Amino acid sequence: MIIAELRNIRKRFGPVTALDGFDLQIEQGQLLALLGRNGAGKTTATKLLLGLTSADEGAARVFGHDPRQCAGRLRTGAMLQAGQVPETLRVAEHIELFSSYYPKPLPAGEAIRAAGLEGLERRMYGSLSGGQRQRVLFALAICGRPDLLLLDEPTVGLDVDSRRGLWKHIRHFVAGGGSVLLTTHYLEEADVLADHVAVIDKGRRIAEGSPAEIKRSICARRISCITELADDRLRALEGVQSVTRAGGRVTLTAVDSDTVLHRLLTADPRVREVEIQGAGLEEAFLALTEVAQ
Ligand SMILES: Nc1ncnc2c1ncn2[C@@H]1O[C@H](COP(=O)(O)OP(=O)(O)OP(=O)(O)O)[C@@H](O)[C@H]1O
Repeated sequence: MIIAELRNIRKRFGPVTALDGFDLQIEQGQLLALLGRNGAGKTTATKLLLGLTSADEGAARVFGHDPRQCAGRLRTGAMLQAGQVPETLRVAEHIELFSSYYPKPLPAGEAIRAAGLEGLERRMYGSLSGGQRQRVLFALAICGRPDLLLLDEPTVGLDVDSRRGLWKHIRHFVAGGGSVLLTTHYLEEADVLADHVAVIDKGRRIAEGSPAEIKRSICARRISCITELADDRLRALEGVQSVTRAGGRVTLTAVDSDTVLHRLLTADPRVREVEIQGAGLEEAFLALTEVAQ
């Protein structure tokens, strides 16, 4: 069952088109990762689902309502980038205050456990580490017992341990029946957390599927060689995603490296010192978004 969706959204900020015919559906119980580079349109999509901004064209729905109406918002928790709360309130005080906004909040102790904040209840927010602060913001996002969580790049700036810590709490929320939209520019994060991934670039959805499907579709390989062909000719070979040159060698990335290699040999029979390697996941993701430019 679809609980939240964006349909054919167009959103401009002056000359910038942030979303350009963008579609997204979040199913009940799903952890959907919206993966994209900086400026791709992820935050704008999240804000539309929160009713914080409205579309120029298209429709946003959360639990069947316009997100600007209270009915959908009461069932939605959110963690936005650069989320801030007063530094001089204690962790437990923040949670009690936020809980008081909702009709059926979680007991404070449960919110504290679900965010891994045991032992920090009396600490002032301003004295916490970056990872601990993110866990407080997570507790505030879940304390109203939401059915849907919108997490906008929740682990940016966190070290590996803190990131993994937050992942554990996000997974626990989903295991309890919740749905999550998580925006990220870490392919690894989408891979380990999500059961569905949508890739956004320049306000458009350019790929969608399970993490395995996304990885397969962007599983680019690198062909490195010495060739007399100019970069323009190389770029024009069908299937070539990117061309870089260093130290007299050229490196091409391509999903189907066998076919591209045949085309390269046809275009330049004198090509030398050919090496083919698998590209890393991050590189593959960059290649995918590069191609859409
Ligand atoms: N309030 C605004 N005024 C002007 N331009 C905006 C505004 N909000 C977003 N934009 C522009 O819209 C585009 C999409 O921005 P958005 O914040 O949605 O991207 P993002 O994928 O969340 O990026 P990041 O990963 O950097 O947070 C960007 O070019 C951004 O500069």
